[in-house]
Amino acid sequence: MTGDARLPVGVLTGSLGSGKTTLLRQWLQDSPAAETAVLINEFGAVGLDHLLVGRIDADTVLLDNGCICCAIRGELKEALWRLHQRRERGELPAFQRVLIETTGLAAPGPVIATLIGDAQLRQVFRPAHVATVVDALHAATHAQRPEWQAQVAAADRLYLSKTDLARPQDAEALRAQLARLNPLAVLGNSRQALPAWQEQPVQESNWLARAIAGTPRSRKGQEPHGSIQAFCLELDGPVDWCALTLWLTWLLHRHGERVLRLKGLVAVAAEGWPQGQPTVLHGMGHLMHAPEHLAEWPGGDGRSRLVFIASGLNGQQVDDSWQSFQRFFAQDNGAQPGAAPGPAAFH
Ligand SMILES: Nc1nc2c(ncn2[C@@H]2O[C@H](COP(=O)(O)OP(=O)(O)OP(=O)(O)O)[C@@H](O)[C@H]2O)c(=O)[nH]1
Repeated sequence: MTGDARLPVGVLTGSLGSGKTTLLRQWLQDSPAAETAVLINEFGAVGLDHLLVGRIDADTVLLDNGCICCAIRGELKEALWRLHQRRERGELPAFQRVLIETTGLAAPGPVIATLIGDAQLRQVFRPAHVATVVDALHAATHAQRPEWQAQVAAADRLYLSKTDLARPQDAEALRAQLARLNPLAVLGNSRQALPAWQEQPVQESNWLARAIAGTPRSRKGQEPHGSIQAFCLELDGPVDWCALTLWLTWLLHRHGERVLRLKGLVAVAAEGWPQGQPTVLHGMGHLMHAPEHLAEWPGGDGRSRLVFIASGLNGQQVDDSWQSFQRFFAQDNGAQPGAAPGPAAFH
């Protein structure tokens, strides 16, 4: 017990597609919804995580105008303050904590710095924990990014995800690497992770030191996310599943290393496909995860869309590719794979 009446704010971080929302969903399923206010930050202007987390209510806030570690720190402050005011006025349940899910591109240092450095926020909120999800399958690639190192360095809990997909020896080597990089953090598996707020605080936290550790040095004077951009491809649905998966296979075959993250919510037309149930797609690099089906359309607007976070690939290129693929598919539906023109024809 801290004896501190301020509301604890936890930070859930980890690389793009590492499994943050999956873990958040798991945590929220196991605790009363009204206890936790959730703030979800997405890099792109079209967020999906707030829909996928399975809670669309007043105390789930989406910050989708940019990254909270750089572009929209002011909005983070405002969002936290608004949550506090609405709680005080009884417009929201008297939640007991706030959880911030950062974008995978965010370094947690500036988020902690906002919590400890702002006199107004400091009266009401206190930082509670930083939990970082580490993708065991993509760790070698992610580790090259400065924000990954900052996310690992600032954490008090490191949760490995996708150990079911990674080679056991790679997961073991990653555990050893993480223990070297951040010996104070508790290491666990994301699938077994209890909600961080149910865990004992693991260390006498020096939040200033962690804010510093969680801020990449290379950022000074640089555009933090370089050429990375987010864009959304709206699909006229229902979408032919064969066409979509064939196109995605080709797109990722050709441009996978430029696609840092792909998320989709799609109404699918295919025989035997559950009608009215949207399909959720997750991809990163050359990999697509198995599609998931939702029981109903979250948010109610029913628009099919694919959200990309990419570097060296823009929305126009992807849109052109999809349009030309659709023309090919409409003319040649049912063509044998050998008759198809191949990925390069659509780029
Ligand atoms: N096999 C396997 N898949 C996982 C695991 N954790 C997450 N995933 C899958 O990884 C994909 C991305 O998971 P998310 O939870 O959306 O990842 P995220 O970190 O929230 O993604 P962003 O918010 O875009 O950065 C989904 O298809 C998940 O089902 C895991 O431990 N094992």
